Amino acid sequence: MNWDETTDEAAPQAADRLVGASADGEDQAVEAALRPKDLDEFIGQEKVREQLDLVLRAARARGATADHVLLSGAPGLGKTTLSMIIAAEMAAPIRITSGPAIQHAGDLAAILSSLQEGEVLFLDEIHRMSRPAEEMLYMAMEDFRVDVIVGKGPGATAIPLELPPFTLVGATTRAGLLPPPLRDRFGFTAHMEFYEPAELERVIHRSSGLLDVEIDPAGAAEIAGRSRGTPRIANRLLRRVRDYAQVKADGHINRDIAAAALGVYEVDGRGLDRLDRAVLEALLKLFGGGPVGLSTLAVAVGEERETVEEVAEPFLVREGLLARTPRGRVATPAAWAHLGLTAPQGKPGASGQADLFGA
Ligand SMILES: Nc1ncnc2c1ncn2[C@@H]1O[C@H](COP(=O)(O)OP(=O)(O)OP(=O)(O)O)[C@@H](O)[C@H]1O
Ligand SMILES: [Mg+2]
Repeated sequence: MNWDETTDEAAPQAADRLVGASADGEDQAVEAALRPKDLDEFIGQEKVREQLDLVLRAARARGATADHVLLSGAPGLGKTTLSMIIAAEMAAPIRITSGPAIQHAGDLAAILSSLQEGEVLFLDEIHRMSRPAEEMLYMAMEDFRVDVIVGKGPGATAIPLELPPFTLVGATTRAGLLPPPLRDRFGFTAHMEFYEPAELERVIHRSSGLLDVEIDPAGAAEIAGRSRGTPRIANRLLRRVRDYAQVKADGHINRDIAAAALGVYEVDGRGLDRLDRAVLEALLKLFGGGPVGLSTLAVAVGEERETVEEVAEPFLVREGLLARTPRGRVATPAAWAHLGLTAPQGKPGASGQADLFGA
């Protein structure tokens, strides 16, 4: 590979990568159609489903509004989907907003005061709410009450306003960023995990049915294995493979078609894309597997430091292909194997240096 080639291209953003986990415009358009509508249709996340099922059933049996629910997990794992399922299971209306949309406490007061009894308020990216709004939310969650401030300066007065009982469903990709007082006010917290390949296969079969695409089990397995544990990516790869199958074959998806299509899009057998592989290749071929500093690695692949650190590395680390050590980035033995290269003597891929991995 010629490294100069990569420097001419704009740094890929997380959103426009085929294997990026956040939703692009096309995803948003089709996701509504692909969303499971109730808990039975929701695939995987067995523990979360079982626990949530109990919470919702008990509330229904008591004729009460369900406790506030916090959903935490990486992008594309089904947080928005689950919030809609919660409303559907409670036969309640749902209001959808997000932390960044609520800049002033007044914005939140307006939403809260217009909620109906039992309504689900879905607050996406709850960790990005402003401080004053957050403090108003504490009281609303606990006492179903807000203080609306009327007037300015010394003459300002707080008018207490009673709220109907409602269920707050908060979603965050970073549960650790939530202040403890906020976290503690949720009656139930669900941590969503990455999905197993077998679960993603089920997601792909389900979506194929809805999109009217013919796919055999081996084709679904091929796509699932490249979907990085994320249903949103599985659905996106499925749509690209469908395109290929329509243009290059008879529309039916099998293993060969799926592999060939994803080869065209440079998504490899493990779900790494061009950027991921460029980082690994530089680490292995130019720096002998490291340790090498992040800045040096970024220059070598012609990308911004942040792109390498935030876009490529998290998945490489999760996959056990790259390790961040105090001395720099280091390739693991699995990285050498994945690129079909042999580690030079004395490198982790060969023997020794196991200390770098804490062994
Ligand atoms: N358990 C599941 N079963 C079937 N499909 C799923 C499941 N979870 C997610 N999906 C699909 O994945 C897509 C993305 O899910 P969703 O929008 O709920 O993710 P999210 O966690 O809210 O992501 P973000 O953090 O970007 O907001 C949806 O279109 C949905 O169809
Ligand atoms: Mg969402």
